[in-house]
Formats: sequence, C-alpha cells, structure tokens
Amino acid sequence: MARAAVPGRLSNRLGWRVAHLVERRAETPTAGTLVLDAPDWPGHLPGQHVDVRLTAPDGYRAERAYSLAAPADGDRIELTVQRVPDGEVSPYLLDVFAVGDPVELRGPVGGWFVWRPADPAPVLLVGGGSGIVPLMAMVRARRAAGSRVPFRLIYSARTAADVLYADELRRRTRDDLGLDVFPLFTREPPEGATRPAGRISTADLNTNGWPPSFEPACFVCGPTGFVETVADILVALGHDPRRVRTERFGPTGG
Ligand SMILES: Cc1cc2nc3c(=O)[nH]c(=O)nc-3n(C[C@H](O)[C@H](O)[C@H](O)COP(=O)(O)OP(=O)(O)OC[C@H]3O[C@@H](n4cnc5c(N)ncnc54)[C@H](O)[C@@H]3O)c2cc1C
Repeated sequence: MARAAVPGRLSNRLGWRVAHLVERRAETPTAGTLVLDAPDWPGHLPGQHVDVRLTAPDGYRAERAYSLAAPADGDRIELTVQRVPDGEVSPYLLDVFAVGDPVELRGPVGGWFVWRPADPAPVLLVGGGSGIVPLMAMVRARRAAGSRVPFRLIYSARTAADVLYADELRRRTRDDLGLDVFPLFTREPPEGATRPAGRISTADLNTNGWPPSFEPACFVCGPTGFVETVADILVALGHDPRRVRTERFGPTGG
C-alpha cells in the first residue's frame, strides 16, 4: 500500500482518532513494536485492541485489529506487529510507516478478552505466535499493578528466533514472583530443550497449565486453528468453558 493519507481528525472512543508514530523497535527479524502518541487516550485494559485504519491517497482504505501490547503511558500506546508475508497492512506498518507519520485508530475495543488486576483467580495464558501480544499486556499489567496473582504463560513459537519479547520474558521469569513461562517450539527447539519440536498438545497443557480445580481464568490467543485446538483441550481436561476466553488473530500463523 502507498503511504497513507489521513482525513479529518476525529477523537472519541467509538470514533477514529489520529495517532502518530513515535518509535519503532525491532522485536524479531519479522516483528516490531510501534510506539504511538494517541492524544486524549482514555486508557485501556490488558487484552483490549485497537482498530487501525490506513487510507491511500486514492481513498482506498484498509482496516485491521492490533492488540494493545502494554499498559498506556499517558497518551503513549504500543502495538506489536508480526509480518504476514504478502499481507497488505502488516508490511506497511513495519517497513513504510515512519516516525512522525499519522495513522487512524479506533478503540480501545473489547470487553471480554480482558484481565482485571482485581480478579484473584490464577491465570493461564496460552499464546501461539503473535497471539502472545495481548497476553504480554496482561503480564505487564500484573507487574504494574503489583499483583501477586499466580500467572502461567505457555507460549508456542516456531523457533527461538521467533520469540517475541524474549529478553523481557527471561527477566520477568526471574523477577516477577508467581510468573512462570513455558516456551515451546513447533519447528526447531533451541539447544538443550527437553521437549521436542511439535504443536501444542494435551500433555503441554496438562503439565504446565493449572488443574481445573484451581478454577483459573484461561486466555488463549493466536491463529484460529491454534486457539480452537487449545480451547478444546482445556475443556476436555475439565476447565469450565465459561472461564476459557479466546481471541483469534487470523487464519493460519503469524
Ligand atoms: C482482535 C485481533 C487482534 C490482533 N492483534 C494482532 C497483534 O497484536 N499483532 C499482529 O501482528 N496481528 C494481530 N492481529 C492480526 C491483524 O489484524 C492482521 O490480520 C494481520 O496483521 C494481517 O494483516 P495483513 O493486512 O498484513 O494481511 P492480509 O492482507 O489481511 O492477509 C494476507 C494473507 O495472509 C493471510 N492472513 C491474514 N491474517 C493472518 C494472520 N494473522 N496470520 C497469518 N496469515 C494471515 C490472509 O488469509 C491472506 O492470505 C489481530 C487480529 C485480531 C482479530
């Protein structure tokens, strides 16, 4: 898509507001975090997302959803975008969208796939690929709130090079009491890994998840197939479907 133009400014939660790119950080060779200045940002809960709208000079528009990756810092918000090869919007946001450029945002959106720090239930987070993004927002919000609610994060990535937030996850596993992270790899495990490469299985969720009797709040996010598989396994293991919340990012991977 050609560099986007932004039509007249609108600024309310249900309508579109204009934000500007402040910084872009590489996360992996195929993903980056965008820091945006979104004037009059109303705040958001971890798990919510924004709709992003790009308008080409000829008026053509493309709209996609992106999860809010971290608690807001005033009007600053963060999105992490994974490149979808041949995608229309993600390569634009990673390669063309430049510091100072405007983009239209609507949100925050979503009231079900959210974690509230006041909720005392243990939390099981299960993410596939870029599905880690809203789950990381929850991990970061837990830290920001000083919460001691026990969190377990099971994160499926293709290879170690595809792991988003790798350094921060290592640091938080060490420093954030009550947070355990279980990485698993579908293509190529890193040296020394005890689990062979493979898709997430009942054994992974049984061993590293919470037992259903703990009544955890479960959040599952990633590609549609991944989310459906994990949700089915959790329910088969005895988790109450009402406590299994899901967010589907797209058809295949990412
Ligand atoms: C609620 C919600 C939150 C989301 N949050 C994030 C986020 O935090 N980070 C993020 O990177 N993405 C996120 N997504 C996915 C994002 O909205 C886009 O779908 C993604 O960036 C692809 O858009 P695109 O225009 O680049 O590709 P498109 O032009 O839409 O698609 C190109 C090709 O890739 C396929 N495709 C589309 N989406 C995906 C996908 N996700 N994975 C693999 N193949 C795909 C399409 O079928 C098509 O064949 C979220 C989606 C939803 C619904």
